[in-house]
Amino acid sequence: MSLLTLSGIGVALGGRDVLGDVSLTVDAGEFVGLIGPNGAGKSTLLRAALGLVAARGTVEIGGMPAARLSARERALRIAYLPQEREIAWPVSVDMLVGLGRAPHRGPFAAAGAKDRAAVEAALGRMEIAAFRHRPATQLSGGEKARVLIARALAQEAPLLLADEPTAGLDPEHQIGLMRLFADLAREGRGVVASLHDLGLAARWCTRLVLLDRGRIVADGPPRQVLTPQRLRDIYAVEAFFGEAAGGLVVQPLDLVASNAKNERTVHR
Ligand SMILES: Nc1ncnc2c1ncn2[C@@H]1O[C@H](COP(=O)(O)OP(=O)(O)OP(=O)(O)O)[C@@H](O)[C@H]1O
Repeated sequence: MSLLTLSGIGVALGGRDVLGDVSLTVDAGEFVGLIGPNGAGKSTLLRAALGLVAARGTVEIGGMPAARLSARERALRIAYLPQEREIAWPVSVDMLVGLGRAPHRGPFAAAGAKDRAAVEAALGRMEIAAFRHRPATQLSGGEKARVLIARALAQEAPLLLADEPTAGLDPEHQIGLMRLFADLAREGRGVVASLHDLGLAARWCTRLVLLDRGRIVADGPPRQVLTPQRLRDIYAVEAFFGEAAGGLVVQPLDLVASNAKNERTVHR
């Protein structure tokens, strides 16, 4: 059974179609990188999957039509890391991470042993236990990002949707996070992360979905999706492709030459 099935998703915003007829299935064990240029529709697709934006088409979560699930049932099945890293209240880090447990218990119930264990595991996995008592508003941008990721992990949902989770993280924590997502997938969960770093996407994701102007233009293993010609056509960049320790290396190097760019505009 798939964790998420999107069928014919279309979204119009500001009187303009920003997603058109997108269909996508995510299974347990997959780490899907959602890639594409700025404005391609990545965040909108994640938001449509969560019912946060009005969309045409159908969304099924764990085999159930999303429209039939309550907000709490949805939160038990999908954790979401939004692009915005805004933390409004100066609550402590561990209290904020603990909010990820809210769907698992009644509105006024105290945290139980399972909740506390999930919070400890999330604090440990994101290496933020050392500042658990600090007000979350006082952390650096990267530290805040790790706290919000920990909150999503504490939710222990089978599927995690993460919007640009590596933004603002240093290389150690970017790689640590990609490794963690790959581990979650290996443990049988599903992860969909929108990513701009094609090098990380190539190396760590089991599958890439490339969006351009609201449509999926490629979907498959990283080696199939990321080709020199696609990077020219979709991103207008020339990239280095190589191999390191058995993995694909992709590093954008420069913009395509302006005559090639003009040609690309004509063909798109
Ligand atoms: N509330 C809105 N009203 C009108 N247009 C919107 C609105 N929100 C998003 N859009 C437009 O929808 C398109 C898709 O936006 P979206 O944020 O999904 O792209 P994205 O691929 O996540 O981009 P980025 O990589 O820059 O974060 C963009 O052209 C954006 O300007």
